[in-house]
Amino acid sequence: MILKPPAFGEGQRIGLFGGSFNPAHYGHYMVALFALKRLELDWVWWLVSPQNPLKDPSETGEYAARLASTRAVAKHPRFVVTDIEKQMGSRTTAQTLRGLRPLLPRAHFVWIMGADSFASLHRWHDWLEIPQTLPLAVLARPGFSLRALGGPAATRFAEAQVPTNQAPMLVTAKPPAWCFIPMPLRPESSTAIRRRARAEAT
Ligand SMILES: Nc1ncnc2c1ncn2[C@@H]1O[C@H](COP(=O)(O)OP(=O)(O)OP(=O)(O)O)[C@@H](O)[C@H]1O
Ligand SMILES: O=C(O)c1ccc[n+]([C@@H]2O[C@H](COP(=O)([O-])O)[C@@H](O)[C@H]2O)c1
Repeated sequence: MILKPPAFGEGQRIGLFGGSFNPAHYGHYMVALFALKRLELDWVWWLVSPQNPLKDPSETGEYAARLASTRAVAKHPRFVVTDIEKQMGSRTTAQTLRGLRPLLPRAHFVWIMGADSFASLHRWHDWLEIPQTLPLAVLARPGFSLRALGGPAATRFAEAQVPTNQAPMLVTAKPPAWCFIPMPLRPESSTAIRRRARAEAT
């Protein structure tokens, strides 16, 4: 199978924003926008994940619907929504990054995640491989930022923390490197949206 990644120019600065997006919401939009601005990126690629391996498939929903929801939310000239993980048949982020390895030297990539994701990074498959492969940008999320900053990943990679005021150099930093990016906190959550939808349907 021929992999079709989004088009990009050599040396460009690209944020990879992985998510289940079941559904995508305005919190996701603001995370991507803040990452775009604070990290001085050229593009944010929204990677719609086929299945978060830590989530039950019943929480994940149909892929086509999540892709459509992500496309509806990610409306910005610098955002690209991609099904590249589905094309690769990837089950974990480490596997995705292995699949993207031929692209990595051609541009500057950074992984974008909310503080809740960084707080649980130590539970991801082959998790140590991820910060060793590319820099990580950790965006504030209500209730999770302190936990992320004191969590196992932050502790394991304490020496690799880039100060927030140096965020624009994160994407060209040699991994491991990670940076906490404060932003106006967004209360949206896909779980809450799904719960509301279920309640309204009954
Ligand atoms: N409100 C938010 N503030 C900051 N980061 C967020 C927010 N919502 C989601 N994210 C981040 O966006 C990425 C994709 O998240 P995801 O699609 O799981 O949304 P979610 O709202 O956390 O969904 P769920 O409740 O189903 O877990 C993750 O890195 C997550 O940390
Ligand atoms: O690789 C893993 O083990 C792993 C575990 C949890 C989450 N992830 C990835 O983290 C991103 C956010 O997931 P989610 O479900 O919180 O939106 C998405 O790209 C997932 O594939 C990856």
